[in-house]
Amino acid sequence: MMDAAEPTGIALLGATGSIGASSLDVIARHMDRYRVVALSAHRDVAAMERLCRRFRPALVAMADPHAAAALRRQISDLGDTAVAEGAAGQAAVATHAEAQTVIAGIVGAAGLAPCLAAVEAGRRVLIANKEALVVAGSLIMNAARRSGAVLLPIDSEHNGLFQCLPARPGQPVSLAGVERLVLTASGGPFRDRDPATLSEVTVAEACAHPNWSMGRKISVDSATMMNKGLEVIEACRFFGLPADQVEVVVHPQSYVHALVQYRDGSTLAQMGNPDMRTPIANALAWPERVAAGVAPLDLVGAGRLDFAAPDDQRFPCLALARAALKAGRGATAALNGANEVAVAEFLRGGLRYDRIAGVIEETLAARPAEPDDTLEALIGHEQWARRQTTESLQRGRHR
Ligand SMILES: NC(=O)C1=CN([C@@H]2O[C@H](COP(=O)(O)OP(=O)(O)OC[C@H]3O[C@@H](n4cnc5c(N)ncnc54)[C@H](OP(=O)(O)O)[C@@H]3O)[C@@H](O)[C@H]2O)C=CC1
Ligand SMILES: CC(=O)[C@@H](O)[C@H](O)COP(=O)(O)O
Ligand SMILES: [Mn+2]
Repeated sequence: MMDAAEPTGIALLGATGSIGASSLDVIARHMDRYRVVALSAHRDVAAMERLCRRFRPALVAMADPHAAAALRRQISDLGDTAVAEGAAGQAAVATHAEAQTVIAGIVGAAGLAPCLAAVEAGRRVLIANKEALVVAGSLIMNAARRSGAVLLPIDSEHNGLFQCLPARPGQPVSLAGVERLVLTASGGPFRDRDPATLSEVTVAEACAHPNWSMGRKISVDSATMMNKGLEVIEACRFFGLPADQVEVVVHPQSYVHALVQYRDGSTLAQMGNPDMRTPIANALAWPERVAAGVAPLDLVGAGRLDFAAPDDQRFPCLALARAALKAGRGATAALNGANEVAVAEFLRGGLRYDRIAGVIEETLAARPAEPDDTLEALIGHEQWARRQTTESLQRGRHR
């Protein structure tokens, strides 16, 4: 039996990324409460070496076996850190015996298997990895019901919703009296850009989010507003509401992250400076509160809060995501696969920014029959979409 005063063991998936850095910043402020026991990444050996030296985890895992071998050499002087590799290594981090809390911070569907492993192992799981919910959200939620895992959203909007909904330890979030969930969208770097120039968008421009500092893939998703499409799906899966009860409103300042509208006319909003340490600290400590290193919102300094309806012409990815949500779970899995491939190709320099939506639409239009609602079938469908999109890009019609 664990001593009540003992720090909570943390396993952090995606430790070398943006969510990883924000999580470790919060954890480092509270080493009396939290202890890093396991970390994972893909192949950034130098970053992982720094984390090993600073946090001395018992286990680290690199998905890439060459990176794992290099890391073993680099930290051979640290006798107390084991290095695992491949998919088994990610699962070992996700289910580490000394970790009561797991942070799912891997980018993309690559994070699904370790996230699900943590849920099946009954851990408290803080989910940033929205793609895992988009591809297999119903299976993750069902697994949590079976294992007793407590799932807490740390995507800022979903954490904002969570904070505006009544929730008590040991009980599911209550949706009693809820009419609508509202997610805010910043509009990204191209909210006001002349549409005629979107064909010239550079990778640097697309990754320069006006309010948030994030990894490259989610930054591009914010620019196309696919991020909000993925988040609508994420909200439906996580909170169990139909699509027509999840709305998006453009709010360029990113001070209001989400709102819950109740039957009695009340609208509750969660606000704060755009800094991921707040939702991470909220979920780490829930139902308590800990300092996150984030200043409270200066309302007078903020001055004004603007809201507008999303522009469907400028942001076709939002409608694509809504259509996929309507079409079924296979369609949302395929949407994710197509988007990951298209965004990677844009980041590689092989696809124009303004062609991303068309590439995804073409893949969705070619989709075979809706798959069964099993993990294998959904992953198979997502992988079909990746192959289909890759082939379509190779045919070169989108250049
Ligand atoms: N950044 C943010 O503020 C927010 C992020 N999110 C979500 O959180 C997730 C992470 O985003 P972000 O931190 O920005 O992304 P980053 O690109 O900054 O970091 C990604 C992390 O995932 C690891 N990774 C990538 N591929 C694999 C793989 N195949 N196996 C194991 N690990 C892998 C990377 O390792 P390596 O460094 O070795 O490549 C890195 O640690 C995404 O799903 C995103 O949508 C949600 C809300 C806000
Ligand atoms: C910080 C976070 O949660 C991101 O998902 C953020 O919402 C991106 O901003 P957009 O509103 O521009 O998508
Ligand atoms: Mn978000």
